[in-house]
Amino acid sequence: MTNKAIEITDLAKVYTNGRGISDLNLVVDQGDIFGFLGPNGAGKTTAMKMMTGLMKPDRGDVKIFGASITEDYVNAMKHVGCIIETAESYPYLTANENLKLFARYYPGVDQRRIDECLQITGMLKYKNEKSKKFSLGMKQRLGVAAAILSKPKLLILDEPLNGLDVEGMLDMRKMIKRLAEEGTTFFISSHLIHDVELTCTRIGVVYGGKLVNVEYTRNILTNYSSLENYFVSEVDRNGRV
Ligand SMILES: Nc1ncnc2c1ncn2[C@@H]1O[C@H](COP(=O)(O)OP(=O)(O)OP(=O)(O)O)[C@@H](O)[C@H]1O
Repeated sequence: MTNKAIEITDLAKVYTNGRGISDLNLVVDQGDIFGFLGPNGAGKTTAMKMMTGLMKPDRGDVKIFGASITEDYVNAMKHVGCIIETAESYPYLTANENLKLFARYYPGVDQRRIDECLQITGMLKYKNEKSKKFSLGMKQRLGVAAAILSKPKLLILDEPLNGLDVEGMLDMRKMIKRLAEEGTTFFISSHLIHDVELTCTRIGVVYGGKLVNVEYTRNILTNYSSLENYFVSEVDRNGRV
């Protein structure tokens, strides 16, 4: 049994305008809360779309718990929950009805598990409200509730803290840490340096379509005192775009 949750090899996707992401090599271990940190346009979403099979790579491959996303998609995605770009829900359905709809994909998920996910994400009190009335933060939480229904071993979340207020961010961070303690591995993209520093155990800096470095948060804080210092140093070392 591999302890690698994600293994990315020579992954590349370059759009016709020359932008995208190239030469991505990365291993995320089980138990990591991995932060994929980079500014707008760095290539994070492009990489995550390929990692979850939403976009075909020009070359390279991604293995999730040992199964190739390009050759064995069903097995690769079997233990993955993800939110890429925005957490979508049906606006005229309640939180509970939305989750019941998702639950149809998973034979083992019953009303008890739905209630549990609503409780974990702080959405139980809004269970019977329609999602069209939800704030962005509530929609994000409902998205996470849907993503964790099947108890996935790996959660891939694209900018989960985007648009959240301070309280929403604190709640989301608490939830991520709680799930990580229970054994979930995370791959989280963000451009919010401070938040990645507080949330993630290991960080990859992506800049101008390339992964410039990967390091444990504790080492970064020991050697650079803040993630911001490390980020600036890595970007300078690799040449600003
Ligand atoms: N469909 C597309 N066609 C052409 N260029 C694209 C396309 N999608 C993204 N790009 C470009 O590729 C680069 C990487 O985009 P991507 O969305 O992966 O970045 P990102 O790091 O997720 O940014 P953000 O934080 O703003 O979401 C950007 O320069 C973007 O303009």
